[in-house]
Amino acid sequence: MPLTPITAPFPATRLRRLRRTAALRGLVAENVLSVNDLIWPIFVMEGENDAHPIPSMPGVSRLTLDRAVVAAKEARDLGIPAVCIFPYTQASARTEDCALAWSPDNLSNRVTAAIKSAVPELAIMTDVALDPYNANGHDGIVRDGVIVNDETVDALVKMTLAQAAAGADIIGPSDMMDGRIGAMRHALEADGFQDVAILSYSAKYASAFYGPFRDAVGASGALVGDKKTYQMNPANAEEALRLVARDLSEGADMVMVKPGLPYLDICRRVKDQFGAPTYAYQVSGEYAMITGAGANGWINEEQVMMESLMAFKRAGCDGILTYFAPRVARLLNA
Ligand SMILES: NCc1[nH]cc(CCC(=O)O)c1CC(=O)O
Repeated sequence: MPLTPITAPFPATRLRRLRRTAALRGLVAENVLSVNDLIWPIFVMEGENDAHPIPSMPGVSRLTLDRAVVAAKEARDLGIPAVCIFPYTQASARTEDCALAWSPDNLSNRVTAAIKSAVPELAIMTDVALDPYNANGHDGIVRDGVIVNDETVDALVKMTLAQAAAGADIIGPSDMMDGRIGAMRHALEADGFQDVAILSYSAKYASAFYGPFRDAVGASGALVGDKKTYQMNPANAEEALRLVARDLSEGADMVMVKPGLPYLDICRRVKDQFGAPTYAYQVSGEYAMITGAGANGWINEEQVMMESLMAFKRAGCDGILTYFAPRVARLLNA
């Protein structure tokens, strides 16, 4: 039942009384952002002791395995609970059958294993979708121009098991195929990975806000067409609730809304309706807008960063995937 706030008529009620000082504002703050709320997405690439800055994401670089381990230690030291690994792949590593996706020693799995052994207390999330391995840049297998669902799910299950074997704590299916959560959950149970969690990208929209990410993973040039036959139409909200219900009923432990800030209405409705652990992904385009405007001196970047993350908490999110994670953690710890 919604609360009915009771306020006496002015002047008995002056709502400004509780905004007068920082101490009073702190006392009545309804939400709080903590380092515990952060998942830090990191981009990894082949090589040694190297980092390649991503031009459309100022402050973010692709890291070689050894540098990714250093970043993971940094996350641990800052109190960030989880990192999420995204591999950059060269065109030559991409094929129509996407076989590298479930290779036990592909880059993502090697990085997972290396971080798990160096920083065992850090939670590692991995991405399940075929796009880094697909010659045509799609998240699913393409046959005659169609992204085929069921064959893709079989491939995603193999990918999931390889990631779990490498040491992933949280599997993050970002592919938007139908039936994948149930299939992954079933396979994880059957193979002895009953404690591996699934954070489903349940309500993932076909968004132009992913542009810089596709640069970061080397997919921009590869993608043929768009992802509208599997990612959601930005016009829809009821459908997001059906997707979340479906994924929870198939065994997802946590759910995600993506992108973040333009879809806060979806976050709020998902949290209210289901009460499940709910996450938002503040995606690459959101990051680029804030850092781009900040670099131009058009906004106060740090303040906008903090305000944008608080907005997710206000909308009911339990946590946020954000490229700002280490910066925010440093500020919160200061
Ligand atoms: N499966 C791909 C994937 N996983 C995360 C993102 C986007 C993340 C971001 O923009 O920060 C994407 C891009 C896409 O769907 O094309």
